[in-house]
Amino acid sequence: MFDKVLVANRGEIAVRVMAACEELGCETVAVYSDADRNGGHVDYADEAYNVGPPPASESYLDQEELIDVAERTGADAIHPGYGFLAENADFARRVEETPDVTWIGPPSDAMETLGEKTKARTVMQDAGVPVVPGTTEPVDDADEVRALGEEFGYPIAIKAEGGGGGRGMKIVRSEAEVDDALESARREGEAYFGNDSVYVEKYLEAPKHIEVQVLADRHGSVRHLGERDCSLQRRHQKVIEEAPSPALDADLRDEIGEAARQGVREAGYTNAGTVEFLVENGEFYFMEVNTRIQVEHTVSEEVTGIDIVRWQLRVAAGEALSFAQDDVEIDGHAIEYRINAENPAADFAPTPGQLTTYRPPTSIGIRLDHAVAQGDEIGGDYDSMIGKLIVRGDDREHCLERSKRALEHFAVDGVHTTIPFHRLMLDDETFVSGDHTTKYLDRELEADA
Ligand SMILES: Nc1ncc2cc(-c3cccc4ccccc34)c(N3CC[C@@H](N)C3)nc2n1
Ligand SMILES: [Ca+2]
Repeated sequence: MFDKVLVANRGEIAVRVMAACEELGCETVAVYSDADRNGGHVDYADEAYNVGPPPASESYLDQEELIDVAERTGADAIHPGYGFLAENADFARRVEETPDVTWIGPPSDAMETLGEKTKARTVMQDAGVPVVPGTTEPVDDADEVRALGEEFGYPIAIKAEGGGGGRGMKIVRSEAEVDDALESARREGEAYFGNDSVYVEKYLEAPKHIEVQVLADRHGSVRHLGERDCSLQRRHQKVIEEAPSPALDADLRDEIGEAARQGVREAGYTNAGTVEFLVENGEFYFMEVNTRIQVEHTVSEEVTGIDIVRWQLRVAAGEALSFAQDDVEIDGHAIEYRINAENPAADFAPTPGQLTTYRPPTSIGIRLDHAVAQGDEIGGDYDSMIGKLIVRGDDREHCLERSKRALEHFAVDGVHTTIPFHRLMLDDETFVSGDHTTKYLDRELEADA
């Protein structure tokens, strides 16, 4: 096991990773920008180093600086968290090539392959995993896209190759829209990912967004830890995630889990990852792979009892997974509510400010992953996350009931938060029934558009 781990991140995920490190006896090194000098993750670490001014590009994304801090402190591993450099194959490769510093994540070439959406689709198709009908090569021109529109029938989605999270995705409902949509998908792909290649898929109107957590070691063992339902999204921002999904029965759960395992095995993947699917009319289709630990990994931990971040560290240190697939059991229900400094009444616009009151709920069934305290500033330099409220119960109904109590007793003043929105959802019959799809929160948006 590593002696000292550098966590190249901030906020709640930095604390989460350091917690796992401590339990394994590793020392922890935090990095922080000028804006995070008093950040909770700085306090939490055994040692902390300033890596630059507030802009992420000059601090949390400064690869040179991060590797230099690792070498100076004698850290023998780097954990990237999520966001920032977590899915940057170049950084992973640089760490792999740095002597005596281990990358805690998938091999850089597996990240590269699965990060290219069309390559990921090819790998999954070859592994026998159903993929959303579409191309496994980038498309060249509008004529080709129109031919695909005829083949699949409209609507179709034009997606940026390097994309994800809905960025660089254009929905095309008729032949007349193809030219403009192709142009803007290319432009967004270039702007956000420096890659203007795009591909085409049949657009599923109102699917569930189901993702499967996988863990793979370096000795050939691949396990899935069940699924998460991430269908409640607002403009591609996840708001509430839960495990297990109310939309899957036991058979579909096993099928989708085995498909995820098979696809990840074929890709030569190791460490933690998530395989995203779209589910509609009892059919599931591969969409993309996330080669990192995710914000919502918590709900999988709560229903399986498996500490995913701890296994990330142990797998990176060469250990073998100590459990078989049959040992993975889904017990109870867990729901994660993202507590962000945003105003739901202003379309979740970020509202930085000071937490003049911060009194989270407590007691049975409540987990709070955060790095803030009363009086802290929530700045505007990074994401607007205050923390994550994770509630677990014996079943979904119990979980919703307990969530009511938890959210009622979550007092925050000084910034707008998503708490009032979460309270509303607990009285929303579509959400309470579990019938909500990815369209649910955007429906009026489409109507306005
Ligand atoms: N072929 C096809 N059909 C339906 C889709 C539906 C989604 C989707 C998934 C989850 C929430 C959404 C909200 C608005 C619009 C789309 C979604 C989707 N994406 C892509 C990025 C991911 N975060 C969401 N891709 C789709 N692709
Ligand atoms: Ca190395």
